[in-house]
Amino acid sequence: MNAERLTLHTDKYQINMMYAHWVQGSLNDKAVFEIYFRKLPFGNGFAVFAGLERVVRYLADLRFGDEELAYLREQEEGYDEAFLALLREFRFTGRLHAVPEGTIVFPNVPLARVEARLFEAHLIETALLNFVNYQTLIATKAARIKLAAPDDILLEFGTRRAQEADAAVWGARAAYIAGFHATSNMRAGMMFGIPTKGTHAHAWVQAHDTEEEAFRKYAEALPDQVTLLVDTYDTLRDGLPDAIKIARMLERQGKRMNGIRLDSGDLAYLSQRAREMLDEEGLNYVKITASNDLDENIIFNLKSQGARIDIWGVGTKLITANDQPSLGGVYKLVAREKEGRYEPVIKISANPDKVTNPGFKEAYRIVSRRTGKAEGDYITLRDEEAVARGERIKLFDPVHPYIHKYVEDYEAIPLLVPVIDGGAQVGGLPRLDAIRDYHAEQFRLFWPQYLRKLNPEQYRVSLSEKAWELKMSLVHRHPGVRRGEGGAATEGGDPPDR
Ligand SMILES: Nc1ncnc2c1ncn2[C@@H]1O[C@H](COP(=O)(O)OP(=O)(O)OP(=O)(O)O)[C@@H](O)[C@H]1O
Ligand SMILES: O=P(O)(O)OC[C@H]1O[C@H](OP(=O)(O)OP(=O)(O)O)[C@H](O)[C@@H]1O
Ligand SMILES: O=C(O)c1cccnc1
Repeated sequence: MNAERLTLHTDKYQINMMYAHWVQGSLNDKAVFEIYFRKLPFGNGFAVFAGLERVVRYLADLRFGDEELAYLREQEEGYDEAFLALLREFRFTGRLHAVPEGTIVFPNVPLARVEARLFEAHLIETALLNFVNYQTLIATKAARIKLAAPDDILLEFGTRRAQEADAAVWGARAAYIAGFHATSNMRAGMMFGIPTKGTHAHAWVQAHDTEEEAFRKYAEALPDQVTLLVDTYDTLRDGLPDAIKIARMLERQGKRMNGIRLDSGDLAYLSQRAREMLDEEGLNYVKITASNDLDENIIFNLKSQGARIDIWGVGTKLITANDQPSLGGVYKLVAREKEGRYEPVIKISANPDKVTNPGFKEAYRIVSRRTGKAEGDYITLRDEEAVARGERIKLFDPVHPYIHKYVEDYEAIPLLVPVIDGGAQVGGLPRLDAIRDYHAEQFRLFWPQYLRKLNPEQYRVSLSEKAWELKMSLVHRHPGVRRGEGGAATEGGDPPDR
């Protein structure tokens, strides 16, 4: 079985729609889909986009080989042989625009735009959402942890608790983008060039007659990488004194012990006592690592208690996004080819948040030239020129259109950049370290009120007036879709005043 190939990593209904398009002769009609999410995770004020590298690799490798075709042949749908023969030639030939990985992103802003034959665009929905939803979620969780400990070293320790192997390695990568310094996962290190770090487990201590013997043997084996786990028996009575003996032994060899690790008990108290004991011995260079079910809230709390922790090992709660296990990113059709032109399409819903924004669109980050700070994100139809020309624009809240402001003297940064054209990559993707640096740089653009962990201010995301009017006109074209009739609703209702 070729478990590596991800072509059938899709929902069956995508294949069925492909088949129906093939039967009806509409498979080559082009369509435009957008990926976006509606609600920020963890009550955070922003999210961190990740997943693009995997999307690009996936699209480049899409093939139906013998195994996939044999499996499709077995299905109860009874797909025609001519359809299967066509799949053998299948390649992704469309266009992808996306926000660069590491970008700080907000609800309802397109993160990626796929322009492709319906035949291709359907197949890829499931995998694209799978990659982007998970990796963006973990990058966002990691960014929250980073904000709780901006000046400390952060180690990703989650593999053993991750939802299987892919989540472990791609989650480690997402955490690194958001500012973690290293991972314990060696495969993630090998695959992506993430720095790797490791201490030792309780089992190493338990496998020896005494803790001191265990520490000494470890230090003899890896004298330049010694971080000793001191809580197997009694942290302050045994673990610390034993570790101090080893630090002395290493000093006699002209070496310096890296650190100790605390993995249980009151981490504030124990780290303070450990720091005192180490400093009393002149071992102020020995760093203190802590682990044990940490997350941004516990780290923040430990810091407020005066914990003396230099390095945080964070596993389970990061890699599983413990407090919110999924991001609800969606992939929605916004335009379809009809008689050689793109026609905007909408999805109506009784829930105003679920009414889609129709049309082939662009997205910009509007940055004030006066303050250097982002004023909001601005979504336009693709043929609008006002924003590109730097004309005065109106930012208004689509749910409460009377809340608005005019902006001039701004830089409009296009958020969606070309990634794939005609099925081929446009330029190379940035290296991981460049993505991480770009991410860190992004924070400069935002006022702190959007970034705080608790009850952040809501950043403005606006539709242009044209995009808004298009949406209204499509909403009202649907029978029964008026306020008060039939239950379907849309954002606002009245046009924004000019
Ligand atoms: N001073 C502290 N303030 C707040 N939370 C803390 C503090 N010290 C430790 N914690 C956190 O409390 C949680 C539970 O710690 P608890 O004391 O139950 O673990 P433990 O029993 O010491 O560890 P283990 O079960 O691994 O032996 C962990 O998430 C840990 O990170
Ligand atoms: O706590 P996390 O954030 O997930 O970090 C990873 C944990 O993995 C190891 O524990 P281990 O597998 O030995 O389990 P235990 O310490 O919970 O008993 C390590 O000692 C950390 O406690
Ligand atoms: O290196 C460590 O200390 C480590 C790695 C993975 C999980 N827990 C701890």
